[in-house]
Amino acid sequence: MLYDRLDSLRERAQRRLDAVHRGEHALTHQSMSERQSYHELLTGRLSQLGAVERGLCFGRLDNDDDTRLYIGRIGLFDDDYEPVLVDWRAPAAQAFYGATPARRLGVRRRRHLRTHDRTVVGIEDDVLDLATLGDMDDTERRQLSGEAALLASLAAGRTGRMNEIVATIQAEQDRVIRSGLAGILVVEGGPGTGKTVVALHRAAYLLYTHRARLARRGVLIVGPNPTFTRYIDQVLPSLGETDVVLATLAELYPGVSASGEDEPLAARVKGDPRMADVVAAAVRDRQRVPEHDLELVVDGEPYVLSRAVCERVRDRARARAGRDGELANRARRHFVRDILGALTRQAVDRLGADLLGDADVQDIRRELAAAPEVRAALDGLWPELTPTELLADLYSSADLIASAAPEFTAAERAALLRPGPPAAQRWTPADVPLLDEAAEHLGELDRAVYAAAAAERRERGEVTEETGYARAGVELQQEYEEFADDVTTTDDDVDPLAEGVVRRYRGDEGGGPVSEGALGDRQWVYGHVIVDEAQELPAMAWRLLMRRCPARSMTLVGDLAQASAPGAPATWAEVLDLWAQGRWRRERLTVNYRTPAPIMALAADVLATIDPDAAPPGSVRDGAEPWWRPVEEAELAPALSAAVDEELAALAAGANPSGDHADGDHSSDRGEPAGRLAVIVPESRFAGLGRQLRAVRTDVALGGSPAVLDARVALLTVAQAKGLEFDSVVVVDPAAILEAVRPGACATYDAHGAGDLYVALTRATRRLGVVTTGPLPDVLARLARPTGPDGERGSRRVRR
Ligand SMILES: Nc1ncnc2c1ncn2[C@@H]1O[C@H](COP(=O)(O)OP(=O)(O)OP(=O)(O)O)[C@@H](O)[C@H]1O
Repeated sequence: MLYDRLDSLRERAQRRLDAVHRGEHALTHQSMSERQSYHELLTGRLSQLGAVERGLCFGRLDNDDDTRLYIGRIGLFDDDYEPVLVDWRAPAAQAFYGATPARRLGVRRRRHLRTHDRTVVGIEDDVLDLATLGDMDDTERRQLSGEAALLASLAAGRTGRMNEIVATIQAEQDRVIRSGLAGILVVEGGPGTGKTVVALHRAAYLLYTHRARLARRGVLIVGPNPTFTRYIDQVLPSLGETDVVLATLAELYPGVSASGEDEPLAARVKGDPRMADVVAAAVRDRQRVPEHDLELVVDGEPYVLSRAVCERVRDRARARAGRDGELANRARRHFVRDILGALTRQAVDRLGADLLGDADVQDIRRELAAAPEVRAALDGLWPELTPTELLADLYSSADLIASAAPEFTAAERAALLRPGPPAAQRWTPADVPLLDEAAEHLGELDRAVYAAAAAERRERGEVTEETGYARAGVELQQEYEEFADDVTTTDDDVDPLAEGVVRRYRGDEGGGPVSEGALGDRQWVYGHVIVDEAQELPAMAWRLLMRRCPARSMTLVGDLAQASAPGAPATWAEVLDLWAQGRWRRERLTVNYRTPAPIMALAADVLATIDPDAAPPGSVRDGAEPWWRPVEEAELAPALSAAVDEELAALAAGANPSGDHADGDHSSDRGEPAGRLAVIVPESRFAGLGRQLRAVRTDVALGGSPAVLDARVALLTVAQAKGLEFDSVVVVDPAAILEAVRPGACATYDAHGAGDLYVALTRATRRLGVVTTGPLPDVLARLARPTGPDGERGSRRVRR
């Protein structure tokens, strides 16, 4: 019945789209742009209806009042507008995730439905009202298994892409997903607790619940690297949501692709909060006063700009800019006007003021303004600068750095210096917040100025004449449609439609829906911002993100123990008290859905060195003991390749490959698809091992390449593996990962080696191996202990 309903909705949307294409239903004055807006609305609707095909309905609630609700990926109504399927995000669906025997929320029985294509292939019941148990027959009792749906979903082989989890969201996760929109929500939790997947479902929930507010401004999701962005990019479309912008920090300054890499010290310095003052000083330093009087010759005539005049004119321009809130590039015109005034006066004095009329004076002024010598002098004293020019100039000059950063140590200043022509500049992710900061002082140029003004207008919520006109048109059209057909547009659709119409009136086709326009507009203000791996972001990045969301409606997801970036904060309060004191709250996820218990026990030993008070999350799953294999340095690549083969075979067969270090046979894994494997290596070994492995095997993709998520075997650094998961993981040379001092790093800056190792050890969903070329680090001593007859190492286990 539900699929029939879905089919008929699809047919109807398709019919209406065809009608729009044919120009039917057109009002007399319907413009092409209105039609285009309908085209967008209906294609969006069709893709939403297409996205919910798999597992359309996955739950049922039997309530105390004998009502029965089906829960699914979308809400559906019958012809009498009675709900036949409740959207998982609707308030009525909350009991599906939140009800327990102790707190039943009016639910007697919760049923999980598993479907294959359009057929129900399994059901599992949670009987919450225990009194009902007595009335059940044997068949019904056998279906009782609260966690079966979850475990079935966790046991599935990894595909290289994150999947949605609507059917199996757990109660603590549901609390996070449905938490209110206002303020900053920090979601903490150990590895594999679902922070990422929960944040994505929260985005879908917020877009559903606050559609009017969020669809227009959009939701920004910031991830740690492009691979991660690709890893998660299917989740929201599969939930029918597309008004979301997925980006890395490196993509948040329009027009700059920040693909370079910084040495750890440089990254740390660039992320330091003092850089805000450095950028401000760098802008001011470019508004110069010459050391001596400046002599110019224009058309053979001498002119003098005295130091005192330059200083007075500059200070006056600055004061005026300060008063009017103008940025440097805009305030420059005051400076230019007064300097030209001073030069014009000199010419007029020389020619004799009595002999010249106003028009003559204006001519002189114009000629002076056009003279290359004058322009060069003005550019030297107060140049018009783009943020990229400002930063490139700063990095290329030890003098400019010294002047802007007098409080930095010599090593810190040297870390910023990048000699060579600015053209060779490759922007790094750490530069992006600095460019944004510079734009805050300099102001935008050209196209960007327009975009900024447009953003400001939108921010003030001004309904311009054009928007008003468009809105009226859309409403009229809507009324007509409702009259002519059934209701599909809602009030919430009107504003985005009207905006679409306005954009096209203006010829601003580039704008498009939120997801296209927002990233190209530095001053776009998002309705909600979600930051994943938030523990990695330094102070300067937070400044940028807070600018993108002045309302401070944000979800920050992270685990401080997994921090590895130089300059990462030590506590959430360190970041958030600065920006949203009293307006941020915390939720903690405690159950690990990824890493099997024996692997988590090993990782917990590392966690104890990072934070002795931290409790590792309990694992839902059990699995093979991790293995360790010492090899000779010269044999590393072939030994690794052999271990990879053994692991792939073990994934396929469910056996443990590691000879002496093997634990028992885990035949429960037998017969499953082979799955995917990652080799995680210290940065210093990445290039070398990458070359060697690729020389002997064709199934390896290297971190950073687009193929890495689809390959059977991925070779990754820890930074590249962050946030991802694989069926099997082999960690190479953990001592070097722990050591933390990377080439060029300054010893005073700890690069969080233990955090890196913790991340590396917790990427596996089924199996973990460790290969060393030297002694095993003490913190991994558990690996050297013999396994007992039961295949376990007998010491502390971390279980749910
Ligand atoms: N309720 C659930 N039902 C099914 N699968 C789940 C559930 N919660 C989490 N998972 C799965 O557990 C795995 C780990 O989730 P996720 O990557 O979101 O964790 P994380 O906390 O972000 O981890 P890390 O901090 O290590 O990056 C994913 O495969 C996710 O789909």
